[in-house]
Amino acid sequence: MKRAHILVLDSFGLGETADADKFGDVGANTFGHIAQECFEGRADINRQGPIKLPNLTQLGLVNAATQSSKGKVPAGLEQTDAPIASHGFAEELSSGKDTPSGHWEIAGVPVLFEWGYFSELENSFPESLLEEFIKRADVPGILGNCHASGTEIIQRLGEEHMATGKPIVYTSADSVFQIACHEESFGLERLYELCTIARELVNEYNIGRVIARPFVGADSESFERTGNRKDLAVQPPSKTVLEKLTDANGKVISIGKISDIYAHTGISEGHKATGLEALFDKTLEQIKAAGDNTLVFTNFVDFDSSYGHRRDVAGYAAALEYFDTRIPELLETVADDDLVIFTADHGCDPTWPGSDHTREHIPVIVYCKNRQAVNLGLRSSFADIGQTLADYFGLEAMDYGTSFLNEMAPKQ
Ligand SMILES: O=P(O)(O)O[C@H]1O[C@H](CO)[C@@H](O)[C@H]1O
Ligand SMILES: [Mn+2]
Ligand SMILES: [Mn+2]
Repeated sequence: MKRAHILVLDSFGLGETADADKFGDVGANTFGHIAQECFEGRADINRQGPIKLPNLTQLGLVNAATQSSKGKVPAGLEQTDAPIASHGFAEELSSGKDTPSGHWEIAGVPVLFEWGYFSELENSFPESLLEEFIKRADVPGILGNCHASGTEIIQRLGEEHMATGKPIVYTSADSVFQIACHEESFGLERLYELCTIARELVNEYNIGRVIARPFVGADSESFERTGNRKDLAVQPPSKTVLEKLTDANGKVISIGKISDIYAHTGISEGHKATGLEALFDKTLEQIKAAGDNTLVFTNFVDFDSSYGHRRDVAGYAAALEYFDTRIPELLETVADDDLVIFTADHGCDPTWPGSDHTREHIPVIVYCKNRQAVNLGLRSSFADIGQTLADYFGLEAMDYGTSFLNEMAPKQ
């Protein structure tokens, strides 16, 4: 039986890439800086002391992170002499450090073109675009029109939005047009309608995603975003390994944001869940149910949206520690020939200035009970994962990436 499972810890970077200077990210290290802050006792909110990740360590994460950080062992952790998974780290070929680029490259399709960006910090959107949007959406105007952190902007403008019915529109360093509206006073379906209109309008600007950011709460003190976020992405530029697998009558089971990120191409079934615990539960449930030729693919968005962008080191550390506690169940659940891949899509160093992503290596940790655990070293593209999956499932090779399946020889 051939099955693979990918767990994307969204934004879990392992240190600067060789091209980090082009992004202003020299020195960024999501994992390294979290471990350092924990070690120095500066991340003791709802958790304590040095970060504890026994299961990820046993898989080989610390070994990979050390190589990825020029030999610096993450503070308070130790490498293991006998990792039970193949472990390495990868740099990105894609031009951007955004979620679709990272995910598509993982699936064998790097984004070699430049996305469009709304790069002005204030008055970010062209007037003609906003005029057309206001007209077609039939709203009394918009609020925002700037770069912002999504939680900060609803706190600042949420009450005015509720009083006026004007949607909050904002962007970031990513190629995004984001719309925040109150789920009840404005309405969730109405917000999705606005996003569909915006999706059509931003195509000419080559924007990767329009994102609905619904929230609830009575006032700026209590506003909170909900799990009904929806990403409207453009389609990947060529066939991903997901599409090749579904074309070959295999199955791709999406959990969380995965189906949205791939614009619903190459997806057989989508399952939503909110929060790390529910996402993990759903992943285990779907692995138990998965048949032959199936890929179960989960995005754990909370690392990025609740902790990375929020620059919440203690929250990120606690989330990693929680994730770590669930690994034994996962390893008990998978079959002996299954590939279990732990990876990420970019960095989002919670100690870094601003609130945007950071250009970093991603972990490539691959567990297979029946195969050798080897050092995979530095991989020159995230696409090595997609190419390995194509190899494993016996699909036509991808245009990018090098399979590492033969490096993980079957155990005798
Ligand atoms: O600050 P929030 O709304 O979480 O936005 C973040 O999420 C968006 C999509 O990943 C990016 O634009 C990033 O800035
Ligand atoms: Mn991401
Ligand atoms: Mn993000």
